Amino acid sequence: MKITVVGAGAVGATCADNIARKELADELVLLDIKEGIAEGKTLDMFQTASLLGFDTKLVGSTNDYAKTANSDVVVITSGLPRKPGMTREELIGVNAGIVKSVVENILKFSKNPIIVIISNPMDTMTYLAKSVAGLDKHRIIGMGGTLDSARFKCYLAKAMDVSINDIHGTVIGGHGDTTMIPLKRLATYNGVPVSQFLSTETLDKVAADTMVGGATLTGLLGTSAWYAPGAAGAALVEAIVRDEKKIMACCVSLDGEYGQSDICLGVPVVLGKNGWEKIVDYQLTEDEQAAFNKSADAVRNMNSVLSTLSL
Ligand SMILES: NC(=O)C1=CN([C@@H]2O[C@H](COP(=O)(O)OP(=O)(O)OC[C@H]3O[C@@H](n4cnc5c(N)ncnc54)[C@H](O)[C@@H]3O)[C@@H](O)[C@H]2O)C=CC1
Ligand SMILES: O=C([O-])CC(=O)C(=O)O
Repeated sequence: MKITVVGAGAVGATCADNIARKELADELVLLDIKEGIAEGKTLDMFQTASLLGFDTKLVGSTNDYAKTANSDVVVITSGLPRKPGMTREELIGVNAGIVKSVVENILKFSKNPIIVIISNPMDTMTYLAKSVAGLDKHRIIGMGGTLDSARFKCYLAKAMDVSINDIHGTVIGGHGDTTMIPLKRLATYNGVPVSQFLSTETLDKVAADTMVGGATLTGLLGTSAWYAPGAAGAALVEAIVRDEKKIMACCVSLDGEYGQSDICLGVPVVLGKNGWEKIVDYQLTEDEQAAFNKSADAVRNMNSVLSTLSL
């Protein structure tokens, strides 16, 4: 199994580090446009191997796509992160050009990879990658809902003061401060609805905190988060390469599912060796479906900006 991570910044390097530690790849390539950074980070990472007990071949590359040849899975994290006060959507002008050129370069050397998009605004970058790549739709997956669901579980566990590993929760919709939809109705503490343990006000606050989870961290850190985004990217890759058939919320191309078409948006999917293999129907209530439709409208609006850019 060969895995490439493009972008050796905070998220890309963390994702690669997790992939290496989990031994998901025989060969892991980290590529960045900035001279030396990918080589330096992979060398540093390999010097943790004997300490942490993993043995993955790590290759760093300064923009040499030949090194990525025949990748099975490619994770794209290249692009600007937001600064405090910005929205993810404001990154579209710069990141669309980067994501388009990265996808084109990858496909020169890998014929049929599964591509995981992390760069923001992620829903629109996934839509762009899908149209540029022209691959089977199941091979293009945006990472957002997996992270947002992890944040939802974090805030639920904190509010309930229980083990986070007993909490289940899913966030669907767009990966934006106002477009994501934490599904409060379906969140459970070991199978029991969390509404039995939390007041409506507290549960609403948990959902609101989840939605601005990325913005909160950006405010604290001065740039956006990387530990959980990198781990979420690696968890998604793990589900694919180990053919786990796990259900994760991912941004995928919808053809009528959840009432939407011609859009990439976050829904629960089964992940396996062929990418996203199936969309799971959570049977949304009327209110949830209305929120999903509103989220789709906002993401579609963002997608329409792509045609105004000279890409
Ligand atoms: N979908 C999600 O859940 C999340 C998305 N993100 C997004 O991920 C992206 C990366 O974030 P960070 O790693 O924090 O940023 P960063 O600035 O630390 O790293 C970005 C890297 O991309 C590289 N890069 C830029 N253009 C490139 C190109 N054409 N080819 C190859 N490499 C290129 C830069 O040299 C830099 O090393 C941002 O767009 C951020 O908003 C971040 C966290 C979560
Ligand atoms: O907040 C950001 O800009 C980065 C991101 O997507 C996240 O951490 O959820």
